[in-house]
Amino acid sequence: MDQWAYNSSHTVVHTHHCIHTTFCTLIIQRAALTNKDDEIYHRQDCRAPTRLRSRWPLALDLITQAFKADRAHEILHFFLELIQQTGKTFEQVLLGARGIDTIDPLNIEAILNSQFTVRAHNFQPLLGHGIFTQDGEQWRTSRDLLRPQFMQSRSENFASIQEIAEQFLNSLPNDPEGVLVDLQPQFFKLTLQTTMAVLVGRSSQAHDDKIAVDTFADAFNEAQHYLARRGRLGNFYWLLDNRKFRNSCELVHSYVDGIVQKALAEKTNLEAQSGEEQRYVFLQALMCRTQDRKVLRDHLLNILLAGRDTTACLLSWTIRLLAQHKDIQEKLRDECRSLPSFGAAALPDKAELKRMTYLDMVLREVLRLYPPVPVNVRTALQTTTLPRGGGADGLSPVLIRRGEDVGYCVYAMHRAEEIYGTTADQFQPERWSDTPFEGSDAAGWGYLPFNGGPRTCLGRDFALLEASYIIVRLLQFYRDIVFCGSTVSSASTQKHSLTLVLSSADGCKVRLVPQQ
Ligand code: HEM
Repeated sequence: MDQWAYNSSHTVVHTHHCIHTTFCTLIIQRAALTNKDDEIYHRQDCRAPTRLRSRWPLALDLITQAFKADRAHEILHFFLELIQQTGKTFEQVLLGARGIDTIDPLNIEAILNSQFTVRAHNFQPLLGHGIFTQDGEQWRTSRDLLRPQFMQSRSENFASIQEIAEQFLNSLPNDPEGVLVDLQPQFFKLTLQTTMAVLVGRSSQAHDDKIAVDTFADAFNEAQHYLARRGRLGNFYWLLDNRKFRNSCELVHSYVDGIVQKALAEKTNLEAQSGEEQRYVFLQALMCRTQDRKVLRDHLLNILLAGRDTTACLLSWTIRLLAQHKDIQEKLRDECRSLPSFGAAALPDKAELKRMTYLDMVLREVLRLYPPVPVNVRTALQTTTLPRGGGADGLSPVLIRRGEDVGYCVYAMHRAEEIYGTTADQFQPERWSDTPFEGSDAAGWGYLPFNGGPRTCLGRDFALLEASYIIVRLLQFYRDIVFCGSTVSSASTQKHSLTLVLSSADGCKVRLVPQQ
């Protein structure tokens, strides 16, 4: 997912197109064309996009800058700067490999709907073969196995969310003066539990003990951070492979193996239950097809990544932003008050949550400013073209050769003034009200927190329901949520931590002041 990070990590010396540069770019591009590429290039009237320049051989200066920006927790700001200098679509050659990066919705639509695939080698030491790393028939089978989890048993999913969320809320401090708490790590634990409950079934959650869960969570974060940094090395991802990385992967694997082992042992008991009593549990369905522990582990791990990290990031950014914007927090609390079941003891139901229009607008806006999967990449299965980005005006098609990567940065696209107007950088849930917002009347492919096309997120509704429930309950429990983190001047200077997902480098430090 983080290929874009390496693709775009280039200093742009070049700011304007001089004829000489354009001419050289054309020669380089033309020289590398095969007969088939050549035919497509001419037939589609392709043009070269702006090219990122580097000063050191193999563009090593750019890799260094990307790693430095990552350490400073500002790699996405670095990407934004590059785009400001190059425009929405650009070409780079890193460690000898050509790639294209884009934030143009038209191009992203083309990438997600056509001849592109995921690139998985980098992820395999951690994720093995699961829905995120598979393609073709294998991917389809995984998706088909997972879909019923989110179609058939949605009420059961909601019951699991409710139960676990209530335990979580009861574990939070309840001092009348309000206690400082960093909710971000807590949200990661909470979403680990909810995802497990749904995918594995409550009984199979192997390690309820705190140390095992914490060790797993730390190792999972560490291993993901390695994957992200390996991605920045492109085809040379394997250079970043050390004992720390392998240990993290091993710890993660052994935790999930424990769950699989327990589930396999319990399988006989479940089979003894009548069909009606059984609900669809992903791991159980998978076990009907295979008992291979590695296969079971890989699948489970992929979905854990999908379900735990993304939703935890959404919750964390939402509470941060609500704490920083008192007026929006109060407006949302007012909407909570209008629920038939308002009060610490009253649990909102699914239908009530779905009717909360302001909450919907808040979540949309948080996902716009902080999409949990901010950068992504696809590899061309065949030589093809992107509709836009070539030539001096950026309006000509761009040739993509078989095997080349195209990175896309949803984070940068979600902040484009062309789509979201001059307030693109600000937290304004109202932009999602019926009135079309400045700059665009419908964001369409310009709004992609859950991806689009055939590989669109399967857990979208589940995630939104879970986030809605927890946010509403927090607002019911606490009359004020006070921001206690480091203050930054704008959303663009917010320090972040980018593994495969986007979390806040400052956590979610707030003071929770209970209702009297
Ligand atoms: C706010 C929360 C979430 C966000 C923003 C989100 C976002 C995404 C994105 C961007 C992708 C595309 C990844 C890619 O193809 O490179 C994706 C895929 C996926 N998501 Fe989510 N997700 C969220 C929550 C969940 C949850 C809770 C689950 C399930 C427990 C889930 C399950 C999946 C699965 C299975 C895929 C792979 C789909 C496929 O490749 O066919 N997601 N999600």
